[in-house]
Amino acid sequence: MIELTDIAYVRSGAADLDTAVRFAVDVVGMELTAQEDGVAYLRADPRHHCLALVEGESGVISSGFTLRDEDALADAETELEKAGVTVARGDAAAARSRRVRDFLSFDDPFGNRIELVIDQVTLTAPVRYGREAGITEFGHLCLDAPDVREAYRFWNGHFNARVSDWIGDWACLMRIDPVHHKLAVFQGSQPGLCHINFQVGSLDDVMRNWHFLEANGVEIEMGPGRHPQSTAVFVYFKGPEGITYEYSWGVRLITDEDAWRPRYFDPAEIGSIDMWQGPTRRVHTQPQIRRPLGSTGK
Ligand SMILES: O=C/C=C/C(C(=O)O)=C(/O)C(=O)O
Ligand SMILES: [Fe+2]
Repeated sequence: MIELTDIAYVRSGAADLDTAVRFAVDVVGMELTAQEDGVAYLRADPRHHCLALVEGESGVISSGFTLRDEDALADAETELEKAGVTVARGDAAAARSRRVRDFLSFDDPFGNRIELVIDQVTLTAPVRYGREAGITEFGHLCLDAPDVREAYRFWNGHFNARVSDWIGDWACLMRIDPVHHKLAVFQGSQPGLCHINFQVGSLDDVMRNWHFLEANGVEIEMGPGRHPQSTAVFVYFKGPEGITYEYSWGVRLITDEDAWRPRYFDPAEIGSIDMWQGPTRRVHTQPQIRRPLGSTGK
Protein backbone atom coordinates (compact mmCIF):
# COMPACT_ATOMS: atom_id res chain seq x y z
CA MET A 1 0.00 0.00 0.00
CA ILE A 2 1.49 3.33 -1.07
CA GLU A 3 0.76 6.07 1.43
CA LEU A 4 0.21 9.47 -0.12
CA THR A 5 0.92 12.03 2.58
CA ASP A 6 -0.38 15.07 0.68
CA ILE A 7 -0.95 16.66 -2.69
CA ALA A 8 2.14 18.48 -3.95
CA TYR A 9 1.52 20.33 -7.21
CA VAL A 10 -0.01 20.51 -10.62
CA ARG A 11 2.31 21.05 -13.58
CA SER A 12 0.70 22.55 -16.59
CA GLY A 13 1.85 23.65 -20.01
CA ALA A 14 1.21 27.25 -21.01
CA ALA A 15 1.36 28.41 -24.62
CA ASP A 16 1.11 32.02 -23.41
CA LEU A 17 3.07 31.91 -20.18
CA ASP A 18 2.85 35.61 -19.34
CA THR A 19 -0.94 35.69 -19.61
CA ALA A 20 -1.28 32.52 -17.53
CA VAL A 21 1.03 33.90 -14.84
CA ARG A 22 -0.73 37.27 -14.72
CA PHE A 23 -4.05 35.51 -14.23
CA ALA A 24 -2.68 33.23 -11.50
CA VAL A 25 -1.29 36.22 -9.61
CA ASP A 26 -3.69 39.08 -10.33
CA VAL A 27 -6.93 37.12 -10.47
CA VAL A 28 -6.46 33.88 -8.53
CA GLY A 29 -4.21 35.66 -6.03
CA MET A 30 -1.23 33.31 -5.90
CA GLU A 31 2.37 34.38 -5.34
CA LEU A 32 4.87 34.06 -8.17
CA THR A 33 7.69 32.38 -6.26
CA ALA A 34 10.20 32.17 -9.10
CA GLN A 35 10.42 32.10 -12.86
CA GLU A 36 13.34 30.44 -14.62
CA ASP A 37 14.07 28.25 -17.64
CA GLY A 38 10.58 28.81 -18.98
CA VAL A 39 8.87 27.63 -15.78
CA ALA A 40 6.81 29.92 -13.53
CA TYR A 41 6.28 28.70 -9.96
CA LEU A 42 3.19 29.80 -8.08
CA ARG A 43 2.32 29.15 -4.49
CA ALA A 44 -0.64 29.50 -2.18
CA ASP A 45 0.86 28.22 1.09
CA PRO A 46 4.31 27.22 2.42
CA ARG A 47 4.87 24.72 -0.42
CA HIS A 48 7.46 26.16 -2.83
CA HIS A 49 4.75 25.95 -5.46
CA CYS A 50 1.54 24.12 -6.05
CA LEU A 51 1.25 25.21 -9.66
CA ALA A 52 4.13 25.17 -12.13
CA LEU A 53 3.36 26.72 -15.49
CA VAL A 54 5.73 25.44 -18.15
CA GLU A 55 6.12 27.43 -21.33
CA GLY A 56 5.09 25.29 -24.30
CA GLU A 57 2.18 23.10 -25.33
CA SER A 58 -1.02 23.87 -23.46
CA GLY A 59 -2.42 21.08 -21.25
CA VAL A 60 -1.77 19.36 -17.96
CA ILE A 61 1.68 17.75 -17.70
CA SER A 62 1.43 15.97 -14.35
CA SER A 63 -0.07 15.96 -10.87
CA GLY A 64 2.26 15.47 -7.89
CA PHE A 65 1.70 13.77 -4.53
CA THR A 66 4.09 13.54 -1.62
CA LEU A 67 5.36 10.37 0.01
CA ARG A 68 6.98 10.15 3.44
CA ASP A 69 10.61 9.43 2.53
CA GLU A 70 13.00 7.67 0.17
CA ASP A 71 12.10 4.21 1.50
CA ALA A 72 8.46 4.93 0.76
CA LEU A 73 9.46 6.05 -2.75
CA ALA A 74 11.47 2.86 -3.37
CA ASP A 75 8.61 0.72 -2.04
CA ALA A 76 6.15 2.57 -4.28
CA GLU A 77 8.34 1.88 -7.30
CA THR A 78 8.45 -1.82 -6.46
CA GLU A 79 4.72 -2.06 -5.82
CA LEU A 80 3.75 -0.29 -9.03
CA GLU A 81 6.16 -2.33 -11.14
CA LYS A 82 4.84 -5.54 -9.62
CA ALA A 83 1.37 -4.44 -10.65
CA GLY A 84 2.60 -3.99 -14.21
CA VAL A 85 2.72 -0.19 -14.10
CA THR A 86 5.68 1.32 -15.97
CA VAL A 87 7.55 3.70 -13.70
CA ALA A 88 10.33 6.19 -14.47
CA ARG A 89 12.62 7.81 -11.90
CA GLY A 90 13.11 11.51 -12.40
CA ASP A 91 16.64 12.75 -13.02
CA ALA A 92 18.36 15.42 -10.94
CA ALA A 93 17.44 18.27 -13.30
CA ALA A 94 13.78 17.27 -13.37
CA ALA A 95 13.72 16.92 -9.58
CA ARG A 96 15.29 20.36 -9.22
CA SER A 97 12.72 21.79 -11.60
CA ARG A 98 9.99 20.35 -9.36
CA ARG A 99 11.75 21.53 -6.18
CA VAL A 100 11.75 18.02 -4.76
CA ARG A 101 14.65 15.75 -3.75
CA ASP A 102 13.51 12.79 -5.80
CA PHE A 103 10.44 11.58 -7.66
CA LEU A 104 9.03 8.96 -9.90
CA SER A 105 6.37 9.19 -12.55
CA PHE A 106 3.85 6.84 -14.08
CA ASP A 107 0.55 7.00 -15.92
CA ASP A 108 -2.68 5.95 -14.27
CA PRO A 109 -4.73 3.41 -16.26
CA PHE A 110 -6.24 6.23 -18.31
CA GLY A 111 -3.12 8.22 -19.13
CA ASN A 112 -3.11 10.80 -16.36
CA ARG A 113 0.56 11.45 -15.56
CA ILE A 114 1.17 11.12 -11.82
CA GLU A 115 4.36 11.99 -9.95
CA LEU A 116 5.23 10.71 -6.49
CA VAL A 117 7.70 13.05 -4.81
CA ILE A 118 9.72 13.26 -1.62
CA ASP A 119 10.97 16.35 0.16
CA GLN A 120 9.07 19.08 -1.61
CA VAL A 121 10.70 22.38 -0.73
CA THR A 122 8.96 24.46 1.93
CA LEU A 123 9.45 28.22 2.01
CA THR A 124 9.50 30.09 5.30
CA ALA A 125 8.65 33.61 4.12
CA PRO A 126 4.99 34.54 4.51
CA VAL A 127 3.10 34.11 1.24
CA ARG A 128 2.85 37.42 -0.63
CA TYR A 129 -0.53 36.85 -2.18
CA GLY A 130 -1.10 38.55 -5.53
CA ARG A 131 -4.41 39.88 -4.23
CA GLU A 132 -6.47 39.46 -1.08
CA ALA A 133 -8.52 36.48 -2.21
CA GLY A 134 -8.32 34.94 1.26
CA ILE A 135 -6.52 31.79 0.06
CA THR A 136 -5.35 29.58 2.91
CA GLU A 137 -4.03 26.57 1.01
CA PHE A 138 -3.91 24.37 -2.06
CA GLY A 139 -6.99 22.27 -1.34
CA HIS A 140 -7.42 19.47 -3.86
CA LEU A 141 -6.93 18.39 -7.42
CA CYS A 142 -9.38 16.54 -9.62
CA LEU A 143 -8.57 14.32 -12.56
CA ASP A 144 -10.72 13.04 -15.39
CA ALA A 145 -11.07 9.41 -16.43
CA PRO A 146 -13.53 7.55 -18.66
CA ASP A 147 -14.29 4.96 -15.94
CA VAL A 148 -14.55 6.39 -12.44
CA ARG A 149 -15.15 2.99 -10.77
CA GLU A 150 -12.01 1.59 -12.41
CA ALA A 151 -10.11 4.71 -11.37
CA TYR A 152 -11.16 4.09 -7.78
CA ARG A 153 -9.96 0.48 -7.98
CA PHE A 154 -6.58 1.85 -9.02
CA TRP A 155 -6.33 4.56 -6.35
CA ASN A 156 -7.75 2.44 -3.56
CA GLY A 157 -5.98 -0.74 -4.67
CA HIS A 158 -2.47 0.71 -4.62
CA PHE A 159 -2.78 3.81 -2.49
CA ASN A 160 -4.30 4.92 0.80
CA ALA A 161 -7.03 6.81 -1.07
CA ARG A 162 -10.49 6.05 0.34
CA VAL A 163 -13.78 7.10 -1.15
CA SER A 164 -15.57 9.72 0.93
CA ASP A 165 -18.59 10.00 -1.37
CA TRP A 166 -19.74 8.81 -4.77
CA ILE A 167 -21.71 10.89 -7.21
CA GLY A 168 -23.18 8.07 -9.28
CA ASP A 169 -20.63 6.75 -11.75
CA TRP A 170 -19.76 10.35 -12.47
CA ALA A 171 -17.44 11.27 -9.61
CA CYS A 172 -15.47 9.70 -6.81
CA LEU A 173 -14.23 12.02 -4.05
CA MET A 174 -11.29 10.54 -2.13
CA ARG A 175 -9.44 11.35 1.06
CA ILE A 176 -5.86 10.62 2.01
CA ASP A 177 -6.16 12.36 5.38
CA PRO A 178 -9.13 13.76 7.36
CA VAL A 179 -9.98 16.32 4.65
CA HIS A 180 -13.10 15.05 2.83
CA HIS A 181 -11.19 14.92 -0.46
CA LYS A 182 -7.80 15.97 -1.71
CA LEU A 183 -8.15 13.89 -4.87
CA ALA A 184 -11.20 13.29 -7.01
CA VAL A 185 -11.85 11.62 -10.33
CA PHE A 186 -14.62 12.81 -12.59
CA GLN A 187 -16.05 11.03 -15.59
CA GLY A 188 -14.59 12.39 -18.80
CA SER A 189 -13.78 10.96 -22.19
CA GLN A 190 -10.08 11.80 -21.93
CA PRO A 191 -7.49 12.01 -19.15
CA GLY A 192 -7.02 15.55 -17.91
CA LEU A 193 -7.18 17.97 -15.04
CA CYS A 194 -10.79 18.71 -14.15
CA HIS A 195 -9.86 21.49 -11.74
CA ILE A 196 -7.48 22.73 -9.09
CA ASN A 197 -8.90 23.93 -5.77
CA PHE A 198 -7.85 26.63 -3.33
CA GLN A 199 -9.34 26.83 0.11
CA VAL A 200 -10.25 30.31 1.32
CA GLY A 201 -10.67 31.48 4.89
CA SER A 202 -14.35 32.37 5.02
CA LEU A 203 -17.70 32.35 3.31
CA ASP A 204 -17.21 36.07 2.78
CA ASP A 205 -14.04 35.35 0.80
CA VAL A 206 -15.94 33.06 -1.59
CA MET A 207 -18.63 35.67 -2.17
CA ARG A 208 -16.18 38.58 -2.46
CA ASN A 209 -14.15 36.56 -4.95
CA TRP A 210 -17.26 35.78 -6.96
CA HIS A 211 -18.03 39.50 -7.26
CA PHE A 212 -14.40 40.23 -8.11
CA LEU A 213 -14.39 37.59 -10.86
CA GLU A 214 -17.65 38.86 -12.33
CA ALA A 215 -16.46 42.46 -12.23
CA ASN A 216 -13.29 41.46 -14.06
CA GLY A 217 -15.03 39.55 -16.81
CA VAL A 218 -13.80 36.12 -15.71
CA GLU A 219 -15.95 33.21 -16.88
CA ILE A 220 -17.76 31.63 -13.93
CA GLU A 221 -18.22 27.94 -14.65
CA MET A 222 -20.35 27.12 -11.61
CA GLY A 223 -21.45 28.74 -8.38
CA PRO A 224 -21.58 30.22 -5.95
CA GLY A 225 -23.12 27.09 -4.51
CA ARG A 226 -22.67 24.50 -1.79
CA HIS A 227 -21.58 20.91 -2.42
CA PRO A 228 -23.57 18.46 -0.30
CA GLN A 229 -20.62 16.04 -0.25
CA SER A 230 -17.99 18.15 1.49
CA THR A 231 -20.47 20.90 2.53
CA ALA A 232 -18.03 23.39 0.97
CA VAL A 233 -19.28 26.63 -0.54
CA PHE A 234 -17.68 26.95 -3.96
CA VAL A 235 -17.18 28.98 -7.07
CA TYR A 236 -15.46 27.58 -10.20
CA PHE A 237 -13.96 29.80 -12.83
CA LYS A 238 -12.04 29.46 -16.02
CA GLY A 239 -8.47 30.69 -16.46
CA PRO A 240 -6.09 30.77 -19.43
CA GLU A 241 -4.74 27.54 -20.94
CA GLY A 242 -7.99 25.78 -20.13
CA ILE A 243 -7.34 25.58 -16.38
CA THR A 244 -10.42 25.56 -14.17
CA TYR A 245 -9.82 27.01 -10.72
CA GLU A 246 -12.07 26.58 -7.70
CA TYR A 247 -12.25 28.56 -4.48
CA SER A 248 -14.04 26.86 -1.65
CA TRP A 249 -14.61 27.24 2.04
CA GLY A 250 -15.91 24.93 4.74
CA VAL A 251 -14.73 21.49 3.67
CA ARG A 252 -15.88 18.61 5.87
CA LEU A 253 -13.28 16.78 7.95
CA ILE A 254 -13.72 13.05 8.46
CA THR A 255 -12.21 12.48 11.86
CA ASP A 256 -13.74 9.11 12.69
CA GLU A 257 -12.54 6.77 9.94
CA ASP A 258 -14.49 3.82 11.30
CA ALA A 259 -17.77 5.67 11.56
CA TRP A 260 -17.76 7.26 8.10
CA ARG A 261 -19.85 5.57 5.41
CA PRO A 262 -19.47 6.89 1.86
CA ARG A 263 -22.76 8.27 0.57
CA TYR A 264 -24.13 7.80 -2.92
CA PHE A 265 -25.55 10.85 -4.68
CA ASP A 266 -27.40 10.61 -7.94
CA PRO A 267 -26.16 13.37 -10.27
CA ALA A 268 -29.60 13.45 -11.93
CA GLU A 269 -31.27 14.49 -8.67
CA ILE A 270 -31.78 18.18 -8.01
CA GLY A 271 -29.34 19.43 -5.42
CA SER A 272 -26.92 16.52 -5.71
CA ILE A 273 -24.09 18.75 -6.91
CA ASP A 274 -25.22 22.06 -5.47
CA MET A 275 -27.52 22.18 -2.43
CA TRP A 276 -28.48 25.71 -3.44
CA GLN A 277 -29.70 24.27 -6.76
CA GLY A 278 -27.86 26.71 -8.97
CA PRO A 279 -27.13 25.82 -12.59
CA THR A 280 -24.75 22.84 -12.53
CA ARG A 281 -22.73 23.41 -15.63
CA ARG A 282 -19.92 20.96 -16.20
CA VAL A 283 -16.53 22.48 -15.54
CA HIS A 284 -14.09 22.37 -18.42
CA THR A 285 -11.19 19.90 -18.25
CA GLN A 286 -7.64 20.76 -19.23
CA PRO A 287 -6.51 17.81 -21.41
CA GLN A 288 -3.49 15.72 -20.49
CA ILE A 289 -0.40 16.21 -22.64
CA ARG A 290 0.74 12.73 -23.65
CA ARG A 291 4.49 12.24 -23.50
CA PRO A 292 6.66 9.16 -23.12
CA LEU A 293 7.62 8.47 -19.51
CA GLY A 294 11.05 9.76 -18.66
CA SER A 295 10.91 12.70 -21.06
CA THR A 296 10.15 14.83 -18.04
CA GLY A 297 12.98 17.36 -18.25
CA LYS A 298 10.42 20.08 -17.79
O1 LIG B 1 -19.61 17.90 -8.08
C1 LIG B 1 -19.35 17.69 -6.92
C2 LIG B 1 -18.21 18.23 -6.31
C3 LIG B 1 -17.94 18.11 -5.02
C4 LIG B 1 -16.86 18.77 -4.34
C5 LIG B 1 -17.05 18.97 -2.91
O2 LIG B 1 -17.82 18.20 -2.28
O3 LIG B 1 -16.43 19.86 -2.34
C6 LIG B 1 -15.71 19.26 -4.94
O4 LIG B 1 -14.98 20.18 -4.43
C7 LIG B 1 -15.14 18.84 -6.18
O5 LIG B 1 -14.57 17.77 -6.23
O6 LIG B 1 -15.12 19.63 -7.08
FE1 LIG C 1 -13.44 20.72 -6.18
